[in-house]
Amino acid sequence: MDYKKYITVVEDWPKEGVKFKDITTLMDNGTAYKSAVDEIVEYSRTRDIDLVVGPEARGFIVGCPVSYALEVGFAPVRKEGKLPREVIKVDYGLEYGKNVLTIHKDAIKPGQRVLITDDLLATGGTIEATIKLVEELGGIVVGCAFLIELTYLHGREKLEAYDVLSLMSY
Ligand SMILES: O=P(O)(O)OC[C@H]1O[C@H](OP(=O)(O)OP(=O)(O)O)[C@H](O)[C@@H]1O
Ligand SMILES: Nc1ncnc2[nH]cnc12
Repeated sequence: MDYKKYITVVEDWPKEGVKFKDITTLMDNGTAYKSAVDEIVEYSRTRDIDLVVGPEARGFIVGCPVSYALEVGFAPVRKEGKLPREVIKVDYGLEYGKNVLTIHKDAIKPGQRVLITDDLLATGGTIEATIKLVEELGGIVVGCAFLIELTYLHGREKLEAYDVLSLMSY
């Protein structure tokens, strides 16, 4: 499917110079959203996944339906101050800012095979931070799946050691 026709590119948002890729117009379309999720599910089926992990907030939009289809759990990675129990944390940089990500200490059992999902790979800061959290808890990252990859920001260079799927490139 040509998913790009469902993405709205918003110029200069949230900051001047950023071409924001708005996925809400893909999610609005049931056929396109399902097809995109199904592609990630198919990719995942061959990888013997125990758990899906996704960063707040748009990583949930991709990861939760994938975990439901695979009948495995979903563990949220959230911005600081949102998870109620003991967490580990990591600082990271974004195309348009800085932040801290956290995960519950007991979210992953050592040796679990983890698929990480997000809507978009830009600089790779978010995915790199998420991988660090998963690996610190003993998880094995067996794949990273995105709807969109911004190749001009070179995030994939941070993922050379990992298997990566993206459905669209800009
Ligand atoms: O590769 P990077 O440069 O890290 O950028 C990609 C990340 O940026 C966006 O999240 P954002 O932090 O804006 O949060 P949101 O999902 O809560 O909107 C996007 O959903 C990815 O998680
Ligand atoms: N250009 C962009 N569009 C949408 N989400 C993003 N996250 C980081 N960069 C982004």
